[in-house]
Amino acid sequence: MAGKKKELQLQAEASHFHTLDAFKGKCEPVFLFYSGGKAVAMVKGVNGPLLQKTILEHVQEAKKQQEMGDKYIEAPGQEISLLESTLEVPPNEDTHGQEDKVEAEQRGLEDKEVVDLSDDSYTVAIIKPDAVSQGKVNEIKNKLQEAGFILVTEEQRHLTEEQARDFYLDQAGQSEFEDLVKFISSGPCHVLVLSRGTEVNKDVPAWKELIEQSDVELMKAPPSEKLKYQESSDSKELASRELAFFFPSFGKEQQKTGTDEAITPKIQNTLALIRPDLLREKKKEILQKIRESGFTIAMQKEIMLTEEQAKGFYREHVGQDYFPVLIKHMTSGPILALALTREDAVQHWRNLLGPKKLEDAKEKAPESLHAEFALENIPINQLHGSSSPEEARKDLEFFFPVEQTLAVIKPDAYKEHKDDILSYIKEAGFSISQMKETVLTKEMAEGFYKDHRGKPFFDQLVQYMCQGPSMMIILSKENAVQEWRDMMGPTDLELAKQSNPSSLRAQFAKSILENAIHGSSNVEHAKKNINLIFENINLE
Ligand SMILES: Nc1ncnc2c1ncn2[C@@H]1O[C@H](COP(=O)(O)OP(=O)(O)OP(=O)(O)O)[C@@H](O)[C@H]1O
Repeated sequence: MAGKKKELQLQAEASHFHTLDAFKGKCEPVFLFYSGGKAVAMVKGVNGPLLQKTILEHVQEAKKQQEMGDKYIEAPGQEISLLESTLEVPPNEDTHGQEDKVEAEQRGLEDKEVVDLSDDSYTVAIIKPDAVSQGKVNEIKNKLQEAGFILVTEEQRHLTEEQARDFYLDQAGQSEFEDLVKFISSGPCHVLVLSRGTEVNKDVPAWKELIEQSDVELMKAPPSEKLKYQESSDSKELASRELAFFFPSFGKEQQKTGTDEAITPKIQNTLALIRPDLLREKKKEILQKIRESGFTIAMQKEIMLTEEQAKGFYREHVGQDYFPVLIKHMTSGPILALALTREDAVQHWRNLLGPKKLEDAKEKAPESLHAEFALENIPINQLHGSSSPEEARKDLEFFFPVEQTLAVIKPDAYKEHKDDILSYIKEAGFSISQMKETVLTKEMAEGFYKDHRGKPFFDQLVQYMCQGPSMMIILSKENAVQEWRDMMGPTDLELAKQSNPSSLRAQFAKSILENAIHGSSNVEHAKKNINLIFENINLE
């Protein structure tokens, strides 16, 4: 690499790792670029040209700095390394696996997007669930502070199993990996960011050494329980990654408070809307552009807004001369709402859109989406993006409110695959608001499937649903109804196997009739059936 005629070929045999099975069909490779122990760039998806561009940009940047005699040249061990080929499950969850290095002839990158750990100033310590539940957090914090560490920030986090797997993926395959994942996700951890980079603390031993010392007995994990108690980042790369994992906006907070730390890459979500006319004509092209630009589409929903909803969404524009036309266009057909994820998503999406006024977009940014996808005779631009992270949060809440859906693990699947299905549910980030085991009576099953009364399979269906206990579960999440249906896969097992082999039905159904699980088909059905099964429940 780096200007030499050398080709780099990477191959990640992800299908050989059983720990990655759960991610099949739901993830894409993510490449993290490190320089001098810092994450400097991220490319999502297998995008050769973008990977090459990213590498070249950083090499050129490094060259420039070297020519300028930049102080970074002297920093030891700085090189551009494509450290991790990463698998990612949106939103904001990534794993890492194969390691490989890309040589770079230049050294010393300045990067404004990461916390600078080059002076070992920060380390991340995790007080694990057993120590937290034994009330040892303060004791451990005191010990650390007595030993000279400065507590920069802290947070209590209860990791899901999936997040724990991501976090410890470099230990995947080791005999204790599954125990570790189970243990770490068994309760809240307490995560600390510690500093030991100042003059005063120069002599404070590194974390590892501190643990070895007998006077911090409390922090010594007994050999038999070595997965327990706390641990910390023991390398710069690890510390940088752990910081980004637990505190994605850490660097920004430091900047706000006036220290001159640089910024951690910040994974954000933003809302993008494709309005009716453009959606009809160019949906495919736009979705392709979005993916090529490094966004992950975390959620999407095609929706027909009522006038009232459109006015509610654009209430800040009431009174503007364009308001009536805007509302007319917004309600003239279905729009596509997308939750887009990547680092600095809000700004990147706005940059991609270009100037709001069509004339400006065409003149000043002809490659912007507003210019490229302008429609003749339509004065309203056809794409929307939130203008700030705060607005993005509100916009996303508007289009993707937290919903409840009813999931049923049908009798045969409940008997044979309950644990597997429940762990898929947890890993997908659903909250389980309620669940109970129920044996449906004939009347209940007939009521549940009353829309199918009269169909040839109706009697068999009722019989199947009454053959033993089912598990009734209320799932909560943004876009829960659609997401759960996507996870279930098509009704017909054969179709499920073909079109979505990692879906639950492809894995656990026996036939089109005995298809393992149910999910509400829309929010109204969800409400009705939840009330039928969980009588008098207050969903608020
Ligand atoms: N052609 C068919 N032959 C046999 N059984 C069927 C057939 N179509 C549907 N079923 C059964 O009836 C249930 C309800 O059918 P529906 O069309 O509502 O599918 P679904 O919404 O995918 O499933 P569910 O309502 O259980 O979530 C299916 O889950 C399946 O058990």
